[in-house]
Amino acid sequence: MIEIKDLWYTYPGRSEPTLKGINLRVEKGEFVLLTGPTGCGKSTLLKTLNGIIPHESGGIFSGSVKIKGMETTESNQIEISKEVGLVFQNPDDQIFSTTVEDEVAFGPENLCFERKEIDRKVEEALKIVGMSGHRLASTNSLSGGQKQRICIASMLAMAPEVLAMDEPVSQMDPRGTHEVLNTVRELNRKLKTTILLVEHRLHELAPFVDRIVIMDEGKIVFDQPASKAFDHLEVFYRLGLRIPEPVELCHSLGIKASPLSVSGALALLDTEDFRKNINIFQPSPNPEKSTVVIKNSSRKPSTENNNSENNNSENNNSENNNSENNNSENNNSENNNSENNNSENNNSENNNSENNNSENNNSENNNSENNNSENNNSENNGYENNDCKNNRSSIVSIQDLWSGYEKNKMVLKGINLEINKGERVAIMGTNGSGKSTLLLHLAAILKPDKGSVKVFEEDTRSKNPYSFAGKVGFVFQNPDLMLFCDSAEEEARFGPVQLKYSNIEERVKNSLEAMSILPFRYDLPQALSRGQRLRTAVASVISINPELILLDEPTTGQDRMNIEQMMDFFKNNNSTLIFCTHDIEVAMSYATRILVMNDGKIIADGKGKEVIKDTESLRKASLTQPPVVEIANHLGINAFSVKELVKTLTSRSAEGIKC
Ligand SMILES: Nc1ncnc2c1ncn2[C@@H]1O[C@H](COP(=O)(O)OP(=O)(O)OP(=O)(O)O)[C@@H](O)[C@H]1O
Ligand SMILES: Nc1ncnc2c1ncn2[C@@H]1O[C@H](COP(=O)(O)OP(=O)(O)OP(=O)(O)O)[C@@H](O)[C@H]1O
Repeated sequence: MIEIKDLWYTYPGRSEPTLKGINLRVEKGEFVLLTGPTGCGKSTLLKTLNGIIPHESGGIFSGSVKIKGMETTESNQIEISKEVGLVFQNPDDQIFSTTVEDEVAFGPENLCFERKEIDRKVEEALKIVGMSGHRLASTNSLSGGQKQRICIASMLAMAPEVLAMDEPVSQMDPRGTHEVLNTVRELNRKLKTTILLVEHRLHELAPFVDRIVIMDEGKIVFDQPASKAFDHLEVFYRLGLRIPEPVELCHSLGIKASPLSVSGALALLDTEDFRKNINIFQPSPNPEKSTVVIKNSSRKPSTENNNSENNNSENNNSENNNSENNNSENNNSENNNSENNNSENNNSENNNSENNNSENNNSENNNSENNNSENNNSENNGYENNDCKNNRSSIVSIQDLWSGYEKNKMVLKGINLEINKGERVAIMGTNGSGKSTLLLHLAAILKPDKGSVKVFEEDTRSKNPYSFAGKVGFVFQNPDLMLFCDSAEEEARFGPVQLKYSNIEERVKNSLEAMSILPFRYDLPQALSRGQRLRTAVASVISINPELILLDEPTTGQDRMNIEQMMDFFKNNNSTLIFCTHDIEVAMSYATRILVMNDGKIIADGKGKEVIKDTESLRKASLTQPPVVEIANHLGINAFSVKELVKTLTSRSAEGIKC
């Protein structure tokens, strides 16, 4: 279906080629996942499939791209697009109709189907992506994830033979992602649709695909069936790519297999061979009834063991504080002790570099007070303990907030929320549940219909977004809405210049460096990959060093290395962070608190380790537990990361053997 031979491509204005001798063959009916570090050329390769490159892009193109034998350079785009449906990386680049119905009907109309048939196709496609109820909605009124669903529906309605999808589910909630991928997989099987899908969330997508292809620096460097791909973990580690937790767990335990699912991992853990070696537990389908059997040990299972596990994990923390701070696995909220230490260190460093800035000095003084109070209460880490909470300065205070975009159609329905200085709060929940809307209120971009929002003790109703310039930084879900300068470095310079800060060049350099954008500092932002553009937008905010940072899905479209680098930066930074995410693993690793939203309400609020156990709220909010937590539950073990689970299992094993 797809045959690419020795493909080289250089964008206009670039001296270096982006694609460097690509050879790839995809058979009819194959479902291929294409992944690789941000900026390696994945989107560029997809754009050659439907002829956007070189027909619209210009640039220097050589080699051959054939779809069903049709050479794309020799065919016109209308012909090619009958065969290849492309789901764009940025839904705003794809959607152009004013209503959902028109958008999805556009393809079938152009293929000249009968009216009745078009209606049926639109209905069917909207049903698949869970958007039937939005058929008559305006496309402008959709949330980010809802827009992605519409983009997928538009392509499904045309039923092309080749489907090229560029991060089609990056902004979708986990359950939506699962449901849509299941259906896409069914169609792929039933209709023999050939699918080439680009995604960084390969840990979630791997179970759906036949084959995994990895690119690096414009070349294909890896190509394996999905069932075997993770036998070569070194490649994934080297390129900073994510790995399914069941695979990581089994490899860490020395099991030579790469299960892609929880059930696959449990089956392996339940084998005679493995139990003979570790011999510590009996997996049970019901976590409540799980028993832990320690060889030759008189220690009793059930609750006692759970306690001992808690003890273990606390011990782990103290170990982690010393040696493993750089490892994201250990970044659970119990590590906050070490985090606080880190951030204090940073504060003192910052004090040195930013003495000239009176605003920052104020906030830093507050921090040091704050840190003192945190130190006095090292166990509670702040937000959970009411005494401590009262001692800390409140940054956000929301009382009974009701808000909507249209009259009589409330999106936020009675939000009450207090956020204190220094917290890192993740907001999670179903697409369209109101997460972005809530963030827009915190930046005073939206105003309450009822109730009140106070930021830094100021009622947002009497403020405009500029009132908080320098104190509140906001990165939109779509970074393209905030990039308007001629280079990445100009983007990072803009804020500090406007705010007349000192040490501007140092701020620019540090922020670009922190987001790995320094090598592209002179590039036009529009000539960067999406991951690079998003990090440029983040750099343009952190160069201001605001006290409150609001990030709307900052890790979408980033590889593992960049996610860790970005989130480690915020972890070690003294600002208060509120970020929306659909990535439960990121939230668990980096947030001190998780809010779960559904239908405009906060339905759960607590430490990651508490929220993750509230399966009813997770279900309502279309969230799922991370695979490692599911596996631990089945084993009756209290663990929240691969490292914690491995440590518990192996320390028990050692104990069992010793006994
Ligand atoms: N329009 C353009 N003009 C010039 N260079 C570009 C353009 N678009 C992309 N590039 C460059 O080509 C390289 C590959 O970009 P591409 O978008 O294909 O990467 P990607 O692998 O899809 O990244 P991501 O995972 O971040 O989406 C990047 O270094 C980028 O700077
Ligand atoms: N400009 C707008 N006009 C009208 N309705 C809107 C507008 N923006 C958002 N909405 C509606 O408000 C609801 C909440 O949208 P919001 O973007 O806050 O959701 P979200 O939880 O951030 O979703 P996602 O996870 O998809 O980003 C959605 O039903 C959406 O359709």
